Amino acid sequence: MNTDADGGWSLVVPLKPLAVAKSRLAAAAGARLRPRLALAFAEDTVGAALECVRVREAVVVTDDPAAREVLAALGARVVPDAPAAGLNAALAHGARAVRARRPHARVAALNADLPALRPAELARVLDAALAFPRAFLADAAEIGTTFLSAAPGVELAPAFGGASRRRHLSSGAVEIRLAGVDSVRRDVDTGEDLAAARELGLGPRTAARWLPAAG
Ligand SMILES: Nc1nc2c(ncn2[C@@H]2O[C@H](COP(=O)(O)OP(=O)(O)OP(=O)(O)O)[C@@H](O)[C@H]2O)c(=O)[nH]1
Ligand SMILES: C=C(OP(=O)(O)O)C(=O)O
Repeated sequence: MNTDADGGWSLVVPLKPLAVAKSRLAAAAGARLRPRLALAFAEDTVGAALECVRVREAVVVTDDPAAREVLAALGARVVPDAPAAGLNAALAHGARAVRARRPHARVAALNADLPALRPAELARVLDAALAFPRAFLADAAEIGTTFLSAAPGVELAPAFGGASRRRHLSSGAVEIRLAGVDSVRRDVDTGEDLAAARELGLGPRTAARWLPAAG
């Protein structure tokens, strides 16, 4: 029996060092708040992911010492960004770290900037992904990607960054088209994105840092 795959999904969550993360938020958040918000986004993303009934583990790939401590306390397994060669290398490294322990795991990459993430919506996306060797979810702007999955025995082959929706489509991954999963698609890069996430309902750590500031 394939117990690795039957036990639920292993998520790989990449996170840049906080001092350089979410640079496009600087205008809206200011220099002091920006790294704190980047961590709050990651905490809310990982916290909601670990509450999702379909998720067995979250492996965070980061070299940030503060994020490592906080996210490990939430229950994530944190591995260093050993390749230090950008987002896709970090994701491939995380997927290898999962399968070194669980060779038949279902693996999915999930961005760390989804502060409105709802566990039940993530469960619907994961259930939809079960039907395909590789599947992905476009971001709210329909240009990028927030989620990419690989079935047991299939390489993740991540191609994130910028206009990654088109890249993931041409790589053969199947696009998941589902209504009512806005929280999984709502990545936050800018102040406008943060306002849109606030409309959906921010997670508790982001709300604690942003709502007082936003009034
Ligand atoms: N481990 C790791 N994570 C990364 C790297 N580059 C981006 N990420 C993460 O990948 C996800 C998507 O990246 P972006 O939305 O571009 O986030 P960002 O790079 O912090 O934002 P900008 O500085 O505004 O480009 C976020 O969770 C980032 O923290 C990297 O080189 N290593
Ligand atoms: C990482 C991505 O995009 P962005 O840098 O725009 O968040 C992506 O959508 O693949």
